[in-house]
Amino acid sequence: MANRTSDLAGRVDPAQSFDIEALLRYASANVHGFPSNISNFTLSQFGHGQSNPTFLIEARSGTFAKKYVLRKKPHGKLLASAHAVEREYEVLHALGTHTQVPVPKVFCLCTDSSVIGTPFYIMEYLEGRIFIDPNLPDVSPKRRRDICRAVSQALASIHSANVDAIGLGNYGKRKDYCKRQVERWAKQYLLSTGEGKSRRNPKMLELVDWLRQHIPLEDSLGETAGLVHGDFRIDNVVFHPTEDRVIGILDWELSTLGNQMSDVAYSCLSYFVNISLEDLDGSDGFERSSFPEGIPSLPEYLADYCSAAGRPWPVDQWKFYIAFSLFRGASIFAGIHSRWIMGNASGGERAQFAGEKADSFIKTAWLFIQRKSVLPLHPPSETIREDKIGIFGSESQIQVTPTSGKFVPSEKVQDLRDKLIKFMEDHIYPKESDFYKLAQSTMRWTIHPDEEKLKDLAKREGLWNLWIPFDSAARAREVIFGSGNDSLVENKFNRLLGAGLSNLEYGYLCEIMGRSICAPQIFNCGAPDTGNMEVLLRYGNEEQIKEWLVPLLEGKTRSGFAMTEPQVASSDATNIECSIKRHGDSYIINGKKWWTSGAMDPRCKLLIVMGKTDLTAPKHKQQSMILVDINTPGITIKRPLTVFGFDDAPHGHAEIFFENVSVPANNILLGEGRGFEIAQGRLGPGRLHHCMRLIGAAERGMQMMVQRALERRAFGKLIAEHGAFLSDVAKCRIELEKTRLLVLEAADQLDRLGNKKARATIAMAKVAAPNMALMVLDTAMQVHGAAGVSGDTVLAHLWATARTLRIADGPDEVHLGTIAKTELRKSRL
Ligand SMILES: Cc1cc2nc3c(=O)[nH]c(=O)nc-3n(C[C@H](O)[C@H](O)[C@H](O)COP(=O)(O)OP(=O)(O)OC[C@H]3O[C@@H](n4cnc5c(N)ncnc54)[C@H](O)[C@@H]3O)c2cc1C
Repeated sequence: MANRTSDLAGRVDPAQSFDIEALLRYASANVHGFPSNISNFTLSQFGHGQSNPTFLIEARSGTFAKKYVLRKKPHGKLLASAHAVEREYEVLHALGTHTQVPVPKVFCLCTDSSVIGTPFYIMEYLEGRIFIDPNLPDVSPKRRRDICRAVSQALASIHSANVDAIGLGNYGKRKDYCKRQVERWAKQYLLSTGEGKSRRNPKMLELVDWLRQHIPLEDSLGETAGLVHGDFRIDNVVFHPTEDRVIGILDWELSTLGNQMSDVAYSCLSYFVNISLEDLDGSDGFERSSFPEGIPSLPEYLADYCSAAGRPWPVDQWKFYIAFSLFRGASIFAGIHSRWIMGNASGGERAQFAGEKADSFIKTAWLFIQRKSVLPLHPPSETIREDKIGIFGSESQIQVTPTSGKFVPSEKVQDLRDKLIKFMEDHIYPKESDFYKLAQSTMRWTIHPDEEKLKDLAKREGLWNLWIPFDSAARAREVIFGSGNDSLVENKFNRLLGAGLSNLEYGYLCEIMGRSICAPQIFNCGAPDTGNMEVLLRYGNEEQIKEWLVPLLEGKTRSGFAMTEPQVASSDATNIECSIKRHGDSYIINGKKWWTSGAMDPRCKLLIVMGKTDLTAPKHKQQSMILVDINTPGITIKRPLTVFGFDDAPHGHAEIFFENVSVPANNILLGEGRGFEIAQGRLGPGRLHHCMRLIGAAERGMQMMVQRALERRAFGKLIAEHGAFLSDVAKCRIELEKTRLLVLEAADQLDRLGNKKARATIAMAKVAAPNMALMVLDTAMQVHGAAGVSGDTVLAHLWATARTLRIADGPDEVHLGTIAKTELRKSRL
């Protein structure tokens, strides 16, 4: 069973305590968003394997609480090169800013020892799981496989970092790393052993000679050089609380530039020896043959790493690297033993066995060296792995190379999905409470400055306008550049047209955005803008595209869709009364609309208004759509409406009156009487986007409910141990997976068959998704108790939004009618 990161923190060692007031002053001034007016503060210390003391900080201000991690040098006299927290900060900052390597975000570095006695830095607290035992007891075989693969991929991600591009080019010497390390640890061994210290083992000295003679050429050439973690093992990796993917790699104290194969071999040591002090068993130089089911064999683990890192199979040099890792381990253990003999060991009473441990490492190294063959000549062939079958289950399952299959995302989509997940974790979730606070304040109808910054960042990361289907993009391109035009403008426009995805492909990404209320607009993928942009992409003429669509694509303006009217049942759009009358070169609009989402947003510029142009035309030809500048005289925003008390500021849902609003005649879309036709085109993809986001909202609910159940106790046991919870969570998962399948199926049909033929399946998804999300979010709220219905978690807001979607974009009953009609039509054929 994994340890939760919070369970690893306990009482502060009095020898490592420091001035908390000074820390709070420093953090308030230097950590953006650090709670002010702290009402409650707790400090605990992580106990697991920390040579640099590491603390969990919890600061509460009213109901607003934040957690951070502080890591500092130990007190006392230190070796100049040891405990370099400054270097840890440097590497974490570079990786967190410029790469996808999962690391905690760092907030500040303090090199001034007068603040709390030693230099320190503050970083993000990662709520997650740490597996201390590499055998992964109490984990299912399937998940063991996923977890080990995630570990090998995390290591590969470190090794893929381009150190020159991210400012770490001078972080260490690249060449002769192993050569220098052999000398360093040999010297260390001599210093730690001998009279009055740990017993000196002559076999170790022979091992040093052997290593000196077998250093691979690639070490001196720097061919395998790059960023080295230095202590990469499973217990320095934080996993997501419920999903088997890595969210953070910790303990960078020994990181440097050098030969990365040393990291790889070190991460494989648990195949040969037990690296903890508890177990003294040596090995016969062969990797263990009996693994718990699901743990990959060493060649499988290594093959996963090589494939993820793009490395050749290291069959020729493997003997050296494993022997070297065992040698380094032996020298470290001899040092621990020697310090124990001299009375200043850090490993407690267990340190008395460290000398024997060192000897067992030396023995294993020699037995390994004497083996004829240490690796198969080629990596094990790619077996069909059960986790390659699809999108379902843990995130890590879909990080592998996709094979064929209807719902297996392509590599391109998978890359975007990974990027998106990281963006959400780094930038969206941490900002949610700030956005929420502003939306509750008297400044609620203004935009948080960070929203625009995040939009710029999303653009730079290629996570912009991903919703645009490639066929709509092609149509807009054709309208503007069909006759050949300025290529500079064309390039600029092309960059705004998304990533060329299908609706199905977007489904895998939109789901991720749906996990947070505030995420979609950061990626310019929020409703109603996507539906309105889709209208302009598909039906706009050249002038309309240039004037209205381009600023929307750029994210400079926002828009509203004004169809629903208070006085008529608007689920039946033929009831709509708003009049749009031609008057010379203009149209004059009169009517009342409500629930125009987005119209309260200060950036809202465009309204697409649906009304009637000809009351004498056939029932479905009376309606038209027209583009209206929201600042046109005669438009009055009456009030923002609320959904269960949420006004969804700053975007809002407005009631709007139109009184003799005069609009240029060429603002009409597609022509008079074409409103229904456009509505069909608009609502298909837009409806599905809602469904995709609801899958994400439900996933967030699942994740939160499980997390809560695993940390809260009632009647003597964790909520997760109560049978009622187990049954509820399982039922939620079943509903969620069923619905996801349906939504993806609908998106696939939309791509292959078009809007009309996919209509019934889209209707099914539109009924299923909100109802499923409501069930899951309701269960999540129940598990959270009173907190679940409060504003302290996102659950209530997600639930309220999901509830509106049983009505908005067509009530359930209307969609059920569509499905039923299709069924009946089939049987009549
Ligand atoms: C949060 C939110 C955002 C919205 N955003 C927008 C927006 O941006 N632009 C916009 O124009 N509108 C928007 N709407 C309005 C929404 O689209 C309408 O509310 C919806 O179409 C239903 O219309 P209505 O409210 O007039 O309900 P009515 O048409 O009066 O229907 C009421 C109820 O009658 C029943 N009913 C209706 N038809 C049938 C049937 N065929 N069979 C059986 N029972 C039936 C259903 O139970 C239905 O819920 C939004 C609504 C909400 C809540």
